[in-house]
Amino acid sequence: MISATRGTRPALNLLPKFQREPGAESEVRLKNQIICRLRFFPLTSVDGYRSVTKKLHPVPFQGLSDDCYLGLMSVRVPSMSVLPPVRRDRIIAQLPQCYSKKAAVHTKDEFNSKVKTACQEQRTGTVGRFKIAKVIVVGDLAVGKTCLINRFCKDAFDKNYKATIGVDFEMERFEVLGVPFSLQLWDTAGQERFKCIASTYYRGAQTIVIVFDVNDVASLGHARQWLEDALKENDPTNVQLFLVGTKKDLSSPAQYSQIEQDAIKLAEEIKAEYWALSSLTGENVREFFFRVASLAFEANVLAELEKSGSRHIGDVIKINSNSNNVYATSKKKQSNCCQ
Ligand SMILES: Nc1nc2c(ncn2[C@@H]2O[C@H](COP(=O)(O)OP(=O)(O)OP(=O)(O)O)[C@@H](O)[C@H]2O)c(=O)[nH]1
Repeated sequence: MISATRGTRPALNLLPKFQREPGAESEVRLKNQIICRLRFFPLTSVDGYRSVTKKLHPVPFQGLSDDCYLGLMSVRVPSMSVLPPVRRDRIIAQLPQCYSKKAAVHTKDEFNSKVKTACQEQRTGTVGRFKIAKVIVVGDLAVGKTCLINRFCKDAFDKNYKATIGVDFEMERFEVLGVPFSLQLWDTAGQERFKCIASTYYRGAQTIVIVFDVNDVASLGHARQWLEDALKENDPTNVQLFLVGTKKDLSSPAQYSQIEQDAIKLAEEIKAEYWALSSLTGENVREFFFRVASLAFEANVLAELEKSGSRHIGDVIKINSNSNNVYATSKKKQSNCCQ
C-alpha cells in the first residue's frame, strides 16, 4: 500500500519511497479511501524522465487538485482511468504553421505523409502509449518563461515577478492526428544563482525553447550561451530548437521590427524556429505550443517508423536468404573468427 502526497512541486524527493518492480500493482489511498490502482512501468518506456529521478514518473492525477503529483507512472485499469481524456482544445488535426518562413524547423503545410499514414493505421509504436516529450524552457531572468508556460497551461497571467527557484514543470496532454501525446514543460530559473540547479534538469530534452524579451536586446544576445549550456546535456542532432521573443505587447511596431531582424538572423544561424508572442495578451501562445507539440510528435513518430523499418529490413534478409548461403556465411564467419 502506498500513500498520495500533496505538494506544489513534483514530489521528486518522495519517489524512492514509491519504488516498485516494473509491472507491480498498488492501490493509492487518500484519507484511507482507495482512489486509484496503479501499475509501475519500467523507466525505459518513459523517455525524458530518466534525467530527473532514474526511478519513477510523477503524473498529475484525477480527483486531486492540479498541484498534486504522485511519484508514480499511471496505468489504465478496467474500472477506472487515471488520466482524464485529452481536453477538446488540445486536439491537433492539422500541422500548425510556423511563425516566419525565414526561420522555421520546416515550412511544409502538412504533417509528413508517412506520419499521417502511420497514425491512421495505428502504427505509431511507443508514441501514443507512454511517449512524453521533454521540453526545456531557458533564458535570462524575468524574460517571461514562467508566464509563457502559465498562460498556456493555466490560462493565467501574473504581473508580479516571482523568480523561479531551480525548476518547475507542467504536463500538457494533446491528441495529435488521433494519437495521445504529452509534453512535459520544464520551466527553469534564469537567475544566475539558481542556474546550476536548473541545468541538472536539462538532460533528455527533445525540444529546447530559448526565451528572450523583445524589449531587451541583451536577453537576445545571451541566447547563444543558453543554447550552449542546454546542448552540453543533450545531443544537438536530436533536439528541436525554438527561439521565442516574449512581451510583444510592450514594444512598438518600429521597435519590434528592429529586434525581429536580429532574432531571425540568429534563429537561422542556430537552426531554431523563431516565434514572437505575448503572455499578457495571449497572442501566439497557443499557436506556439501547438507547433512545438506537433513537431515533437512528428519527429517521434518518424523515429519509431525508422526503428520498426530497420527491424523489417533484418527480417527480409533472413527470409530471402537461401539456407545454403546462410550456412556458408555462418561457416565463413566462424572460420574467420577462429583464425
Ligand atoms: N507585459 C508583459 N509582461 C510580461 C510578459 N511575460 C512576462 N511578463 C512579466 O515579466 C516578469 C517576469 O516574468 P516571469 O515569467 O516570472 O519571468 P521568468 O523568465 O520566468 O523569470 P525567472 O524565473 O527569474 O527566470 C513578470 O513581472 C511578468 O508579469 C508579457 O508577455 N507581457
